[in-house]
This record gives sequence, structure tokens and C-alpha cells, in this order.
Amino acid sequence: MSIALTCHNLNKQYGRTYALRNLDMQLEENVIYGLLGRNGAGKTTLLNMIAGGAFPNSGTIEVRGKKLGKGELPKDFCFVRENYKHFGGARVIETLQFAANFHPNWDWTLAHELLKTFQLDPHKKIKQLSRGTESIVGNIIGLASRAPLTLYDEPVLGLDVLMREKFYKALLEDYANHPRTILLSTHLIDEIAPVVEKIYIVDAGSLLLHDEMDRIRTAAHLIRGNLEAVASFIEGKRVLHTETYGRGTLAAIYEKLDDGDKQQARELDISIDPLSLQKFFSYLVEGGH
Ligand SMILES: Nc1ncnc2c1ncn2[C@@H]1O[C@H](COP(=O)(O)OP(=O)(O)OP(=O)(O)O)[C@@H](O)[C@H]1O
Repeated sequence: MSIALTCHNLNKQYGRTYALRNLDMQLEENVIYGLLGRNGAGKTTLLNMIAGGAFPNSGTIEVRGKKLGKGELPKDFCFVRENYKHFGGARVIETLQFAANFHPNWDWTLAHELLKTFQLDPHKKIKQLSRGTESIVGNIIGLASRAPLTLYDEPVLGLDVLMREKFYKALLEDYANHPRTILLSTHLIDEIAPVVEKIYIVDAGSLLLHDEMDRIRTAAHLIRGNLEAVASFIEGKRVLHTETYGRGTLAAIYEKLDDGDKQQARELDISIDPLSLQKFFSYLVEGGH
């Protein structure tokens, strides 16, 4: 396992606000990561910091084992920001040409294919684009750059459902042929569940959890049944949330269940359902676990 990026004990304070607090993160080469967190959790601050646009008050960032100095940028990375307004008067094609200069792996064939896929007129000026279309420009840059480390901050902001699906499909297809390390920050949690392999969840600047999506799929469960039965079933298990209604109880747990657990659930007349990533995220963050 090679490590693409390591953030160690990052702290960032704006006045009295802790945007990041003792944050550790380690990204492996050739893995797609999701970065999840509520508004103000610190996602953009973290991405900006990796991209050299903000400096930590303390802590270090290493890219492929090399510590970044103050103001130093990672070598050949791509940061797809929330907006491209600073390119206002430039045309889409000029913006792509500008980006291509910075990325040695840039693929023009892919860039032109994506312009067609997203029905984007390359001669339009950035300032004439709708919010969603502006996101598409960033996404084309993110994909065509084929940078070994690609960071996306809210790549689907303003995109309609069809365009979002096209983006996820294009990302996965290109990644299959050209694996790289991708960190994708988003609020559309359930949509990225099939796209990402691992996730980081931050809350109030701190890391709440990082894990593999496969583990979340197999260990995040919603348990429903009679109050006493559920209480007995969840004892000793990692419980994220409980809710009681009349004689019934609902519990969200994060625990791999074996055949013995499933047998016990049948005996107690308890139902077990998978928990969506969004629900898992909400219970985890609400509970501050
Ligand atoms: N330049 C700044 N000056 C002062 N406070 C800031 C600055 N940038 C970020 N913050 C604060 O730091 C915290 C983290 O903000 P950040 O933008 O990183 O969150 P986020 O997770 O990206 O949120 P969102 O999902 O809403 O985009 C917030 O409390 C925010 O108000």
C-alpha cells in the first residue's frame, strides 16, 4: 500500500473558530475517497490547505512522503473548486487550455469527449454559464487532468440529476482505466456511496470516522422491534442512535453481525435492515460518536 497524502495533526483557527482541530488523514494511492461533513465542518478548509491556499496553524502535510513547506504546492495535483468565477471573461476552451498547461497527463481527447457528453459549448464565456454548467467546467478539468491526486470540492453543486449521473459515470469509467487518488467532498451522500471506496467524516473540524464503504455497507444496520428485545440485542454493540415509539424501538448500530446475532434477532422477533450512508452519517454526526 503506497500513501499519496498524509495530513498529520492539522489545526486551523480563524479567530475563535476552529476550522480544523487535530485532524489526521491518510490517503492511499489509487483509491476514491469521500469527504463528508455538515456545513462548516471544515471540508473546504482542509482541501484548500492541501492545495496550498490556506496554511495550518500547526500540523504537517506530506505528499508521497515529502513534507510540504509553507506555500508549497503538491506536485501535479488538481483541485476542482466550487466555482470558476475568476475566469469570468475567458471562454470555456481557453479555461481548459489554461488548465492543460499545468497538468502533464492532460488528455485533450477526453476533454473534447466530455464537452460533448455534457453538451457544453466551448466558446461560451465562463460568466455566461449557469451555476451547474460552471461546475461542469471544473469537472472536465478534474477528469482530463488525470492528476495523480485530484481534489473535488462539491463537484455536483447545481447539477441536475442527469448531469450528476453523467459525472459519476465519467469519473468511474476514467478511473477504471487511469486509477489515481481522488478525494471528493459532497453533501449528496447517498449518491456518492456507490462511487467512493473509503470515506472520511469530519465534524466541527475533527475527524469523526474513516472507514471503507464495504464495511459500512455490511456493518451499518437499522434494528426494529419490541423495546426489551431491542435493548437486549444491542447490548455490547456499537449503538449510534435509538428511538422509542410506544412499545417499539428503533436502533442504528455499527457492528458486523454473525450467524449467532441473526439467530438471536429471529428469536427476539427483531428486524434487521441495512442503513443508508446518509442515515449512517446523520446518526453518527448527531450522536457525536
Ligand atoms: N476565511 C475564513 N475566515 C473566517 N472563518 C472561516 C474562513 N474560512 C472558513 N471559516 C470558518 O471555518 C469553519 C469551516 O469552514 P469550511 O468552509 O471549511 O467548512 P465546509 O465543511 O467546507 O462547509 P460547507 O459544507 O458549508 O461548504 C466554518 O466555521 C467557517 O465559518
